[in-house]
Amino acid sequence: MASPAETYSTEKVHESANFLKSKMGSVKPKIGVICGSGLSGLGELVENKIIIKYTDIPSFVESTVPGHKGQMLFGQINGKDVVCMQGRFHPYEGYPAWVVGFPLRVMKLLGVDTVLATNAAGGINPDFKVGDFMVIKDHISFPGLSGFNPLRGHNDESFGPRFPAMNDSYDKKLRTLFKQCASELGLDNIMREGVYCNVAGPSYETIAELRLLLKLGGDAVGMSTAQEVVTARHCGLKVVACSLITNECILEYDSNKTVCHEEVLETSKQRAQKMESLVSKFIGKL
Ligand SMILES: O=P(O)(O)O[C@@H]1C[C@H](O)[C@@H](CO)O1
Ligand SMILES: Nc1nc2[nH]cnc2c(=O)[nH]1
Repeated sequence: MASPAETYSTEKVHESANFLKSKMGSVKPKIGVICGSGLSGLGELVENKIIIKYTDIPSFVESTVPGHKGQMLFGQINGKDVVCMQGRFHPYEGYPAWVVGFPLRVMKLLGVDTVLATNAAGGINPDFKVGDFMVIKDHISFPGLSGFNPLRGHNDESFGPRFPAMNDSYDKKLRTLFKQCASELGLDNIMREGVYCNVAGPSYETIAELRLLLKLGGDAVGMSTAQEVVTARHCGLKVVACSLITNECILEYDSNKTVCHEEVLETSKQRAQKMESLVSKFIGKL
């Protein structure tokens, strides 16, 4: 098993990238895909797959969450060379923020210029329904605001500046293209756009916390993506991200409903095919 490096080092990110370059054959990925909880099926879209387990990649850590396979795929989706992370790292697994963002720098070194991140999220916006897709317009990262930022510590200038802007994190043209693809597939009725609240997890939210997120302008809540996006934007990657609303957030004290990871995985399973069609169409148009 690869063990997490103590601190970020430029040598380690180059070592990981060089290892992957030696394995990826003639694939020249410009597109990186990250599969969210229960969305590993997106990896099934990859043709002529080369599969590399995270545990075999230098400086990569283990993916410990059910629904995250823990392997990197190289191949083609809809005719385009891609690298696909079948599973991601989350801060609640005990990993420092820079470890969570590390694969994005590796992708940059592999030649990726656009990242498509997916995730499973709870719907805070009362108009959202379980099974909706939400293209992410912006995020509020509570871990990031409180110091758990993947760029904390030594700044590696070879990737980006000390103080990168984040106001344009979720690329407007790519969001438009993503929504257009959804329209072409007849998915307008389930396609939303909104603000993703990133929390640390692993416990789900209390009612008071969810009411706070709603007041702050959040539409969905989850435990990932923001650290990846900040790392990606720092090194100049374009980002598009989509949440699958896997569960309703409980905002009322008299509700007898609750949330669990099994429900999250079940909704992902039910929507997998639609998400796969959408991702495939979108990648074909990049
Ligand atoms: O990796 P994502 O953000 O898709 O996974 C979400 C957040 C937690 O890991 C898990 C909670 O059910 O699903
Ligand atoms: N924090 C959080 N993460 C999720 N991932 C999927 N659903 C949820 C949720 O309701 N809350």
